[in-house]
Amino acid sequence: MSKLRIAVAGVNGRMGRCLVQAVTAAGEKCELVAATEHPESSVIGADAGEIAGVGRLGVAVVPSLRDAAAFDVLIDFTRPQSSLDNLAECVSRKSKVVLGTTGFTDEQKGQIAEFAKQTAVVFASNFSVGVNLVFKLLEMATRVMGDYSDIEVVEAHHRHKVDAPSGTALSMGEAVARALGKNLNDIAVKERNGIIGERKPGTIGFSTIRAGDIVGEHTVMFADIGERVEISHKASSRMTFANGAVRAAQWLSDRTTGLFNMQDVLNLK
Ligand SMILES: NC(=O)C1=CN([C@@H]2O[C@H](COP(=O)(O)OP(=O)(O)OC[C@H]3O[C@@H](n4cnc5c(N)ncnc54)[C@H](OP(=O)(O)O)[C@@H]3O)[C@@H](O)[C@H]2O)C=CC1
Ligand SMILES: O=C(O)C1=N[C@H](C(=O)O)C[C@H](O)C1
Repeated sequence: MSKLRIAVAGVNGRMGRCLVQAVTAAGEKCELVAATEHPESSVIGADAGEIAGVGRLGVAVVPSLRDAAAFDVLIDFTRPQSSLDNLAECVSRKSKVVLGTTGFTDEQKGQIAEFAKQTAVVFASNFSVGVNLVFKLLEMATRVMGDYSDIEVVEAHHRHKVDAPSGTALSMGEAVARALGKNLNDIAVKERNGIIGERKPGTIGFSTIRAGDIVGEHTVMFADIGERVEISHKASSRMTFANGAVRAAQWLSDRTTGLFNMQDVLNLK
């Protein structure tokens, strides 16, 4: 059987380097055939394997996906505009996409859904197995305690993260809001400062910590008077996201079009 040909965008990023390691570790099933970086990056022309610390792979980093060799699936964990440009290129090449970038606006998410009518896309704010299990646990907790408890989402990430709240925190909020039969945009509280008055019932609060090298931690709290339930996930290595993304790339082999998420890949729906 021929190997799945994978391209990685943003190969010199924190996730980009882990993704090359994960593709290489997938050995017989996958091979890295292309890698991109920001056009002004100092690593353009360098070997993607050497950047990721897995040894020479013979894949030189190119400044645009348009310059990349033929590939079956792009794995993209970069920035919203760069990912949208890459999706357009994948549609024109009939390549599939695993999309892990966060921080998209609602309008940009609509554009991703349009692209997914023309190629198959797995788009997930978090590719770890554990977080996707948490999404299911949140549905149950919301069914039991959602109507009367105060729901708060707390997330912590490293100092370099540029978007807030994290994509995962928002997905957790969406899972809870869906189980409540509500739209997250109508009930989310993302800022609190000064004399803001008592907590409004039925809202979902979001708190953000940015510090040091925290890989990614999320807690959803269901708090009543006298007791509270907290559902937490802590990632201690980015390889958990990278391995999930490579698993998603392989899962896409059976799909031609459509927008999927990691719960589809893990059969958790
Ligand atoms: N879904 C999930 O499971 C996870 C999602 N993420 C998300 O992935 C994204 C990346 O995170 P992280 O790796 O920490 O960030 P980094 O900043 O380390 O990496 C992003 C990389 O993309 C590069 N880049 C930016 N624009 C372009 C472009 N036009 N072409 C090619 N490369 C480009 C950046 O280059 P430069 O620095 O030169 O701009 C950088 O190397 C974030 O949105 C993050 O939230 C992260 C972990 C898990
Ligand atoms: O930027 C990160 O690092 C992460 N981003 C994702 C998010 O925004 O949820 C996933 C993970 O928590 C790490």
